[in-house]
Amino acid sequence: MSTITQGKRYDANDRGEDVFSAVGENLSYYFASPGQTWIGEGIRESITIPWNKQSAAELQNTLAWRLAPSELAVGALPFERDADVALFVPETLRCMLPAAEFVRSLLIPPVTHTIEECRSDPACFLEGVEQALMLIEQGALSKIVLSRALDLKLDREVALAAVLKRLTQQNRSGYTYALQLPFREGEQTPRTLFGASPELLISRHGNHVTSNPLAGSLPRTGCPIQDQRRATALLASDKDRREHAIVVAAVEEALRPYCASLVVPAQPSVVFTDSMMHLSTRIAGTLTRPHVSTLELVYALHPTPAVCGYPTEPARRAIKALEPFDRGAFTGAIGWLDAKGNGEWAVTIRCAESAGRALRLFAGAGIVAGSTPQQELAETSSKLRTMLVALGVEQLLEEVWR
Ligand SMILES: C=C(O[C@@H]1C=C(C(=O)O)C=C[C@H]1O)C(=O)O
Repeated sequence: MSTITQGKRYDANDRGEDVFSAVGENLSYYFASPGQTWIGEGIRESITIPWNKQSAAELQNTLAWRLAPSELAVGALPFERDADVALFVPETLRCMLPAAEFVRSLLIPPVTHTIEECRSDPACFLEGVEQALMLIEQGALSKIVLSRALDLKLDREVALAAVLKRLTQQNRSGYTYALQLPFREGEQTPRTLFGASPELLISRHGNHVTSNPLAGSLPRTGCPIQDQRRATALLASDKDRREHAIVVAAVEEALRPYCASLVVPAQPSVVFTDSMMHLSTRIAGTLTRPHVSTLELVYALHPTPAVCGYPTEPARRAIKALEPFDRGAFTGAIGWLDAKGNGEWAVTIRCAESAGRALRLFAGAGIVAGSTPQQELAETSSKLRTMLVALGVEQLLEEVWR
C-alpha cells in the first residue's frame, strides 16, 4: 500500500530502509527524485507506442485500466523522435524514501573501478562547435547543443548500487536514475542506463505541473567564495542569459496551451551540482484539463532547446550531421507515469550507458553567438566529472580535459 502526502509517496513499510540495499541483480528501474525513490525489478509487461501526440494522449486510457493504483509505467525516451517509445511495467515496484536521506554521512566508501581502455575525441567536438558557430553566424540557428561521448572499458562491471549512492551524494536535489535498456538486435549483453540529472523536464501531480529548465552553465571551482563570484558572473553573463531565455520561452510556449495559469519567474536563479552551476527557471502551472497525461506534456516539450537548439528542426539536423555518434537515450527523458496520468520526467543528462565492462559517458553544451570552442569543451569535461568521480576514476579527468 502506498501513501500520498503532499505530493510525496512512499510505502509505509519501507520507511527507513536504505534504498541502496534494495538495488539488486534484477533491478529494472531506479528513479530517485526529491519526493521519493522508485525501485522496480523485472518486467511484467512491455508497452510500445508510436511517438506522436495522439498515441501519447491515448496511452493514458490504456494505463487507466492496465495499471493498479500502486503500479507505474516507466521508461527512457530517446533524444530522437522518429523511433517508437518503449515503456514497461516492472514486475515488482517499491516506493521508498528519497535516496538523498541515506547519504547524509560524508563517510561513503569510495567506489573503485580500473580503466583498461579510454577513447575520447575532443578534436571532433571542437570542430563541431566551429561549424555550429558558422551556422549561427549565417542565421540558420540561434542555439544548438552539441555533445561528446567518452568510451571506457573497465576491469569489471559497474558496481551499480555503490555508483548510484555516490551520484546521489553529488546531486542531492536532483534525479538519480538507472534503467535496464532493451536488447539491441543481435546483441546478448544487457545494457544499463544510469546517471544523475539536475534537470526536471516535467512533473504532474493532479492539476499541478512543474518544469525546471536549465541552460547557461559554469564549472564549480571547489572554493565556496569563488563559486559565489562565479554564480554572480553567470547571472550577469549576456551569452548565458540569452542561452537560457531561449529555453524558457520554448517551455512556456509548449505548456501554455495546457495551462489555465502558468507562473514563469522573470529572472533565473542558479542551481548547483557537485561540479557545475546552471541558470535555472522553475516554471509552475495549473492544468486546464486535469486528466492530460504527463506523456502528452513530455511530447509537447521534448526536445527543449536545453538539449537540442532553436529552431528545433534545423538544430536537430545539424546535430545529426555534426555528432559522430547516436545519442540513444542521452538527452531524452526518463521517468514514470501512473494510472491517473501523474508522472515525473527528468532530462536524461549526466549519464552513462553500460554493456558488460564497456561504458559510454555523454556530455553536451549549448552553443550560441559568443560561445568559444575551448570553453564549451571545458564545460563538457566538467559535466563528465560527475560520473567519473562516481565511478572512482577521477584520474581520467586530466585526459578528458585535453
Ligand atoms: C546537455 C547537457 O546539459 C544541458 C545543457 C546545459 C548548458 O548548455 O548550459 C545545461 C543543462 C542541460 O540542459 C549535459 O549535461 O550533457
